[in-house]
Amino acid sequence: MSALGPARYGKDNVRVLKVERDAKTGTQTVVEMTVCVLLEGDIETSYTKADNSVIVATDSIKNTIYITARQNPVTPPELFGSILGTHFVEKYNHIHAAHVNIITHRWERMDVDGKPHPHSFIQPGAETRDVQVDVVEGKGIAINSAIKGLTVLKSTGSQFWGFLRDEYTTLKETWDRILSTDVAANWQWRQFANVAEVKADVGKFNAAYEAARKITLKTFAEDVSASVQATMYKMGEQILAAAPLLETVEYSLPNKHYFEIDLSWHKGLKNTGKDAEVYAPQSNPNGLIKCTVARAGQKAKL
Ligand SMILES: O=c1[nH]c(=O)c2[nH]c(=O)[nH]c2[nH]1
Repeated sequence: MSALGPARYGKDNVRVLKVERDAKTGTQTVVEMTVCVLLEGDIETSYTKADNSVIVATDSIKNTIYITARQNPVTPPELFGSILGTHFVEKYNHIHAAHVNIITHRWERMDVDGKPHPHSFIQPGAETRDVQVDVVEGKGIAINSAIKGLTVLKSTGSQFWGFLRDEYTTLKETWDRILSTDVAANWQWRQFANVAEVKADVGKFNAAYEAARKITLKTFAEDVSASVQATMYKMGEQILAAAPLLETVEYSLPNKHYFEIDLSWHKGLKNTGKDAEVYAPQSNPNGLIKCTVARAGQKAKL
């Protein structure tokens, strides 16, 4: 005998572009998203008894994403995700939770002849702004917001020394190294009761995102880094201080190594230590450093 464990289903990779047109100024704005909606509820019989009557078709879920995007603001994504998730829980009695994931792709306004262009944009890289919104009947709305794929590098201002040395250690201590990472940071909001509560705090989502991005970049650039660990903790502390509604901030940072190349075998060519100019970027393996920063007295769940 077997029994169904946790089960959810829905539509993933729903790609949406919304154009907002300001009739007065003639300026247009675009928002491009990749959306996933997964539903939970009294859907057990669809798995165990081939009972399709409880299934809101994933095709209908896709249609609902388009319609909700047409009828509501899609920014901030935290609000759009709350509206979208709440729709499913309120519309269908047997659906008790909706899990919405939104990846927002960056489109930056193009500058032409030094002026912001009204309707042309550039995609600057792989960086995205992501949200995970979980709407659970009777419990409210849990929101986690994130930056992903923000690739940064500094060519000095990073050290790594004083680490544990034993019979497994070959790494030399360094007081000057290249530091590079793809930033993945996310921050957990305090629980919201409903969409009205999310709306009441609507200005805080973009503000927290801007603050998190700015703090991440400024700290990366300015900190004389003792390690990835020490620098990321400084970032997390500052974000918690800047946004009181956040409970935790989490970072996951690959340490993308750039190795010095000893070229002394070639006519004594100096290319190490103070003389290093040409480095070998490594694709793997890479360090991977993670942490969750919580407010003192509230230890983060791992
Ligand atoms: O910032 C670092 N943290 C580490 O844990 C580590 N380990 C390592 O080999 N290099 C580094 N750098």
